[in-house]
Amino acid sequence: MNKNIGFIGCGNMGSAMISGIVKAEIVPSDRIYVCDHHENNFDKVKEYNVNTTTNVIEMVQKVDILILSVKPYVYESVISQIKEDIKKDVIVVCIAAGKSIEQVENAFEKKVKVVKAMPNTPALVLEAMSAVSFNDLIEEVEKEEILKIFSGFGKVEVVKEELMDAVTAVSGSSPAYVYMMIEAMADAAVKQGMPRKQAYVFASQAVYGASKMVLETHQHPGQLKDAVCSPSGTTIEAVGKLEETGFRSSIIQAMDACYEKSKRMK
Ligand SMILES: NC(=O)C1=CN([C@@H]2O[C@H](COP(=O)(O)OP(=O)(O)OC[C@H]3O[C@@H](n4cnc5c(N)ncnc54)[C@H](O)[C@@H]3O)[C@@H](O)[C@H]2O)C=CC1
Ligand SMILES: O=C(O)[C@@H]1CCC=N1
Repeated sequence: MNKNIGFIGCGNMGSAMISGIVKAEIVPSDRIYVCDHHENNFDKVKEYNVNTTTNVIEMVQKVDILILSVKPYVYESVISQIKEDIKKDVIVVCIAAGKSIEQVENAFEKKVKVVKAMPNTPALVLEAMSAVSFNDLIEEVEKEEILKIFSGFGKVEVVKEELMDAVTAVSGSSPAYVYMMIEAMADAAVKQGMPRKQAYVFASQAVYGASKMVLETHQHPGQLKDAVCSPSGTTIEAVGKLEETGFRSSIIQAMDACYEKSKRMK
């Protein structure tokens, strides 16, 4: 792709996307620019030979696609710093939880091309799940470019903007819940005598395999669960205990809390 891509913020999500874009060869690394106000944050992307700077104005003047990968509460101040210096037709990509396209447009105090996106950190290993919504200034060819960037480091779907809070709960934040489950599974295996390092491999490969089964067999997750549960077997004992301790309800309540928080951040 013949575009310069800039990132403001080289934290967990910005650096994961940069890594994914370089690994997937979406653009050559010399077309990627990243700005952070702490130079030590560039260590995360050092191996990719991207352009790094602490001078945000210098950076935004060079980029065609600008990804704002800073925390939601600094969005307004970052935008007010750069709004006079962005290129005329720049596409601004907002990945902040809770922020809307309208809020970004208002912060720029003019109509700008805005993409609202919600990726997740598995972008680092090219397995992100991302959602994107476009404002009405984005042309078809630009939509394709944005989809190409996001599909380079995982799966991406275009959604209505009003679904973004649900997306945050189901894929933006959900890696954290899954890591907690893997940690808990490993703890139990350690309790039962397995060395910890091995326990993480067994737990995470089982989660990875189960996810792949859902994605690739297209069977209902309940059907796949039933196929693991032998009559009077071991799994149904575990399933009974998970129901007794409110496993499903716990996940639903956690995701409702995540969704409500995302809505409150507007
Ligand atoms: N961490 C995640 O899994 C996901 C995060 N997001 C969104 O991505 C955004 C960034 O989140 P994280 O990467 O987790 O945060 P982070 O705190 O790891 O990274 C933010 C970075 O921005 C830098 N920064 C802050 N103000 C700056 C400024 N004025 N100029 C230049 N750099 C500045 C900080 O030094 C830091 O390196 C947030 O808006 C979040 O909602 C979206 C999806 C997933
Ligand atoms: O916790 C957060 O607010 C961000 C948004 C999605 C994942 N991390």
